[in-house]
Amino acid sequence: MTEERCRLYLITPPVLPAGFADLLAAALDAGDVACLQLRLKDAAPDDIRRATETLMPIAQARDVAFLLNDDAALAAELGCDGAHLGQEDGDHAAGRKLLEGKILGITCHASRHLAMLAGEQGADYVAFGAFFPTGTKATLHRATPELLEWWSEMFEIPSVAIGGITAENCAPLVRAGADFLAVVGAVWSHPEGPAAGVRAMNAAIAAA
Ligand SMILES: Cc1ncc(COP(=O)(O)OP(=O)(O)O)c(N)n1
Ligand SMILES: Cc1ncsc1CCOP(=O)(O)O
Ligand SMILES: [Mg+2]
Repeated sequence: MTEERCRLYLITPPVLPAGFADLLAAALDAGDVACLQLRLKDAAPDDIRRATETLMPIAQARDVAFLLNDDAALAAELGCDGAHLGQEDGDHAAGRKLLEGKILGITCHASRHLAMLAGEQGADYVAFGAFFPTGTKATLHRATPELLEWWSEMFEIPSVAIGGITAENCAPLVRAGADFLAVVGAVWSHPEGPAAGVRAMNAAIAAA
């Protein structure tokens, strides 16, 4: 996931609506998306297995990496391209071993210390946030563009910015050196639909 230009990192809605596979295909066909994270906080492992079976081929057929949230073991079992682990999602070193050769992303909130630890544990990217208020998740930490600037000057490991990011507010994050912008609402709740959401995010990143 080493990239020169900032790219879009798409996360699924918390609950998948009926017909989601078609919506996803249309969204991914609308523009540049680097990866898709399946994030179903309230789903049972078997539901996640079924969703992965349906959605992973749609992403991978478009050269979009498919990451699973929260569970490195399940990601490895299902042959995902990687996993995203938070600070409460188990042992990161064990996750790294399970996902040898795959992508491991780690939530670092607004902490330089957590990000450096994540780097030492072999994270492929560090995720900072929340940058803006968001209704998608209750958040305790507020990150700033200065953190992204500091990280990108000091380290090669890519950064992901997350939390309330939209086409309207993302420019300072891109300019500060974020490698990826992770979004839920900006795409899935876009008034003209998810494909328009992807196009709007791509245009805003390019214009930043
Ligand atoms: C890209 C990315 N960044 C941060 C998170 C948040 O992970 P976590 O802190 O474990 O919170 P939950 O997503 O599990 O509610 C993420 N999922 N993706
Ligand atoms: C999963 C997560 N982690 C920190 S903020 C957030 C929610 C991101 O969703 P949105 O892009 O709708 O704010
Ligand atoms: Mg988590």
